[in-house]
Amino acid sequence: MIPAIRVSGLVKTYPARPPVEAVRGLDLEVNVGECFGLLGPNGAGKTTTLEIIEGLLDPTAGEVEILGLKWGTNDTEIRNKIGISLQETRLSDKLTVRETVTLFRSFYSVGIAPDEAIGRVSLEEKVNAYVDKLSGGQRQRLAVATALVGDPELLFLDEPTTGLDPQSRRQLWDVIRSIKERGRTVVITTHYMDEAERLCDRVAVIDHGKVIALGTPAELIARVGGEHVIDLDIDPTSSVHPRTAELSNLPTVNSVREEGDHVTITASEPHRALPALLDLVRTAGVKIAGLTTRTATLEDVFVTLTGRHLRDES
Ligand SMILES: Nc1ncnc2c1ncn2[C@@H]1O[C@H](COP(=O)(O)OP(=O)(O)OP(=O)(O)O)[C@@H](O)[C@H]1O
Repeated sequence: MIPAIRVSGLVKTYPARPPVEAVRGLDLEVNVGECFGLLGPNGAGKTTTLEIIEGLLDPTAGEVEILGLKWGTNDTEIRNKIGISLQETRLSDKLTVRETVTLFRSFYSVGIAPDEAIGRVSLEEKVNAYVDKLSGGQRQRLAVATALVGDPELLFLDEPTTGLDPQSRRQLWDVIRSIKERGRTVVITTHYMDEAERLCDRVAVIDHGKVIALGTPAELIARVGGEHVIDLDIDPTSSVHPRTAELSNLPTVNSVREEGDHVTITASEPHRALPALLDLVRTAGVKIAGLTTRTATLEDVFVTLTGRHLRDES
């Protein structure tokens, strides 16, 4: 079966002084019908990669195939098969919701009725509202409707929920799930890990213009050692800190990471690791301010792989 997207050896260097190597040899394959997430911190190269795949930007080097087609050879065919919702899709404040979607419908030779696209993002009540009267979440759903109206086989959503309140985010997740249920392929960029875990069948973690991990969220979490995390907060007044080597030797512990007074421990069997940890802390006389356990997340995957947090704004 032809993949929805095949990217190989992708490189993008922006001319600047010094030149910016935004994408440095990126390989990727997205299957038809999956929701695929591109994850990474700010500046990792997600938008650049997406814009090259979407045909909005030329690569410096590398190959891109969309549903077996190539930019430069099959442009019209590709455009009729894809829908794009940019990071900040600019919509005219002077148009209503229906007028906006009708305008976008005119760009495609095939597609669905504007009101149907509006219904799919649950904006029926706002069909006659002007764009400048919509909330942030409603605007984002309208942006998705403009991408859906061409009935795309492949939908690109660049950070669709950034800046939205939790309720608007959940509404958009429902929209994305319903698109996937129709058998369409969705590619989404996000730096919200919970979003990727809930929505995506597979994710590629991107850092410094390269894929550093690829798989289902569960596979990636399992790969970095254990599905459980113990967060240990040491009281700042404690004169004793537990030694990393001792923590690493506790039963079923896979990794230990210290950041000041905070220690993050991954363990495959917390019911065995925890009693031993508490014994160690008591014997050593370490004062603790907090101890919690949780399931590992994609954020932990990123931190383990890079030593940095995804939401660092640097
Ligand atoms: N037109 C441009 N000229 C020069 N450098 C650019 C240009 N566009 C992006 N960059 C740089 O390329 C790198 C990758 O940017 P890109 O927008 O692809 O990252 P991103 O992962 O999408 O980040 P974000 O999550 O902040 O959108 C960054 O260092 C950015 O500053």
